[in-house]
Amino acid sequence: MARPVRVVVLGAGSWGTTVAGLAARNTPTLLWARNSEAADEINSQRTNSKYLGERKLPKGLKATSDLVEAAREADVLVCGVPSHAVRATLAEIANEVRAWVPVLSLSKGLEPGTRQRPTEVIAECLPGHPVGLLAGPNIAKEIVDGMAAASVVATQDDRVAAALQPLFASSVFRVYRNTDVLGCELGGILKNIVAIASGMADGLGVGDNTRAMVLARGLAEMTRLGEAMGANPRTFAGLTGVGDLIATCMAPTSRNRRVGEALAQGLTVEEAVAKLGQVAEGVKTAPTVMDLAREYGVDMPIAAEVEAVIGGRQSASDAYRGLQKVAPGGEHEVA
Ligand SMILES: NC(=O)C1=CN([C@@H]2O[C@H](COP(=O)(O)OP(=O)(O)OC[C@H]3O[C@@H](n4cnc5c(N)ncnc54)[C@H](O)[C@@H]3O)[C@@H](O)[C@H]2O)C=CC1
Ligand SMILES: O=C(CO)COP(=O)(O)O
Repeated sequence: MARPVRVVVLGAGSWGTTVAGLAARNTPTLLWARNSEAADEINSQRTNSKYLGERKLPKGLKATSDLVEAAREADVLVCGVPSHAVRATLAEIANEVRAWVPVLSLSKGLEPGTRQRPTEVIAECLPGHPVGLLAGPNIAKEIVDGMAAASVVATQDDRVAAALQPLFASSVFRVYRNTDVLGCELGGILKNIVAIASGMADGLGVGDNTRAMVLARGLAEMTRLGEAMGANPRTFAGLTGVGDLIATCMAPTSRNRRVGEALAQGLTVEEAVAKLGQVAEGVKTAPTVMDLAREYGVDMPIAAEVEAVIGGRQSASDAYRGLQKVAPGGEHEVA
């Protein structure tokens, strides 16, 4: 009998731990935590209290703080560290991962400096490996609590996604497939910036109509940039686009949304991030997205206002006044 596929997840934050828990219900799974106390707690208590409180993780899930051991175990490697840490983490194990092991990214940010998406960074660090991502409207704590959700495995070769699908799926976690890696990845990255705008709006006490305007126009600018970069615009109407946008903009627990609320309350970005104590990818990614918008000649007024607030050049209420000044054009054309 063939031995089961071993999944290794790098990064024991809220999402890496959650995805490792999903896989552990289907197949042997090892989670790498950079902190040995976190690995010990997962092995002995079946909890990761820093990120997931007292929620119990599946019995089969094992953790280690030995990155090389983890890499050597992998039949499938899942990279769940924040986007700024992907390259440094993979550089340590570039010669340890067996050839052809597929690598899935969970990260929803662009690498500062290179402006690369996490799958591009992975492809550089681990050349020759099939690379894809798992993304969708997936607030970690809800999924650990067993609430129904859906996600997408995106790989260029649909056969790779089809092989990976069942490793993460359950009766309450539906895993779809998509071959538009660029569109799926950009959806998860760009929605974080709109979620900061949505949090700022809530912090300023706006109405439901305003919130809907931010979401709809935010989606329009996500789609515009995606299409200009070569993604399929239809992807943005799916789980990794509008789906993840709605979840992140509405969820009180979304870290990007909470940063936006804190900015509207007058905190600086440094104070807002420190108060959060977890990663909010939209903060570092907003300036990079604005670089891309300029390079591709795409109008992104919401992202521009968010980036100016993050850069300390204006307040959240200035940002909303700024958006009111943008002349509305044809709905499918411009800002
Ligand atoms: N939490 C969620 O609901 C979801 C998060 N994501 C994405 O998953 C990625 C990871 O996010 P979370 O697990 O939520 O973050 P988190 O803030 O909960 O945890 C981050 C993890 O990365 C580790 N880490 C931080 N800096 C590191 C470094 N320099 N080198 C190695 N490890 C480092 C931390 O020790 C921690 O284990 C992000 O890109 C996020 O956008 C995607 C979907 C859902
Ligand atoms: O990407 C997410 C949900 O799909 C999580 O969003 P936050 O990082 O804002 O919590």
